[in-house]
Amino acid sequence: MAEFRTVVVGTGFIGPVHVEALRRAGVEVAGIVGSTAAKSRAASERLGLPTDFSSFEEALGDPSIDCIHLTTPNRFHFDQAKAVLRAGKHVVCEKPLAMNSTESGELVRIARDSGRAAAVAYNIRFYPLCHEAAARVRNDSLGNLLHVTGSYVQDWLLKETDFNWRVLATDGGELRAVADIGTHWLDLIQFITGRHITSVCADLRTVHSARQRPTGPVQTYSAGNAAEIATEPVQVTTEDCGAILLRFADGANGCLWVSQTTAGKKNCLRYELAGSKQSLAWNSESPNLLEIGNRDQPNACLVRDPAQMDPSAAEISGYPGGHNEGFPDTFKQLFRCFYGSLASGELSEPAPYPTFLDGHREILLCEAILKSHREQRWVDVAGDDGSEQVGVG
Ligand SMILES: NC(=O)C1=CN([C@@H]2O[C@H](COP(=O)(O)OP(=O)(O)OC[C@H]3O[C@@H](n4cnc5c(N)ncnc54)[C@H](OP(=O)(O)O)[C@@H]3O)[C@@H](O)[C@H]2O)C=CC1
Ligand SMILES: O=C1CO[C@H](CO)[C@@H](O)[C@@H]1O
Repeated sequence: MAEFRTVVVGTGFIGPVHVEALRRAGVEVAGIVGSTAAKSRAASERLGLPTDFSSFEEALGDPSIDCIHLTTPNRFHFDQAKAVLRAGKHVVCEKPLAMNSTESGELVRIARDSGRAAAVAYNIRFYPLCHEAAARVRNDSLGNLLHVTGSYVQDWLLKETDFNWRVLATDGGELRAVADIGTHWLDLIQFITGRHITSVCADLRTVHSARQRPTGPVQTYSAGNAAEIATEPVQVTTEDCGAILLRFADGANGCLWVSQTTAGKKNCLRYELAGSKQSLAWNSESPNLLEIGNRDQPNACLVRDPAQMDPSAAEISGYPGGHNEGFPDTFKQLFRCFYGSLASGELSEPAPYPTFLDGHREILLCEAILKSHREQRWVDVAGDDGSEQVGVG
């Protein structure tokens, strides 16, 4: 995949993760750019990258660059993704794809018209045992899917003094915990089950309606000591936690709990899929184990091992069993998949990676969740053509 030259935009938490994973996937990283020329240079030097590019615009204008990765805060995704596609380049955009479905719908149309590949970085699909779970649903090991439950919980925004751009609706979007982490779970579950969520009923809560914002810059996940940092109070409308009941297209149902205020849970996504024959359970904090629940025989636990997994899961496993894989490996596998498609020239739908259409569907789901919470009732998720899907039951 060395034939592709890529630039990463954003030098914060996840930008360098993209750089490292691209290199491990064998893609040439021609540079990283930040919000200023000085930040671009500092990040390039830190990561041992060329310093040829100092801004997003410079990378856009260079015909030798094939693809751009966007790892900037959510409010920049729409304009930047549009600009990348219009410059004739492929794009990988961080989640959530945009701030609302008008933007994400437009991005889907622009991507289709451009003939370029456009992915959203829903990386959690690329834990090998999540591909294994999808294969087991496909090959009917579980039987009929009955219900899906789970959670995505963190603690880095527990205190009133914890602050990040994500808490502001203007920077991250009107939904926060749901859009920031809940959509990983919702994307993952729809990927694994092969079913769309058609209706939702949500009850969300803002624990801190005011937070202390540092007057200087803040890094994602930084737990500063508020006593030493100058802050100013700021009103917060985005949710810290909440519950969402779900209905799937075929009658299965379920629920998701999302929270960024659960002490002790650093970054913990869990799911349990219950079928008429078996259940499956997985936890992102021990991602090399998949629990298999049986009614009439002992339960089992599959330890990630390419020799014992479906070929689709073995294909995205980089190491033999017992050599634990984790968060950074998911990005490597996502990028291997994306650039592998580019290298083969196979860009037709359905793509083997999460596309802008998947990203748009997540935004439609978020909008239904917000509407449901505000109106305190079940809401059908709009179809990706703008139509209302018919809810079940
Ligand atoms: N898939 C995943 O697992 C993850 C996804 N994400 C997603 O990635 C995105 C970024 O999150 P995160 O890395 O945590 O955020 P950070 O705030 O840590 O980093 C964002 C970076 O973007 C830079 N930036 C802002 N505006 C521009 C611009 N116009 N041009 C170039 N760079 C710019 C910021 O610069 P400055 O420092 O000057 O502000 C900062 O370096 C979000 O959309 C988030 O949802 C994040 C973490 C994990
Ligand atoms: O996967 C993730 C881990 O946490 C980050 C901060 O909440 C998210 O933005 C991200 O998508």
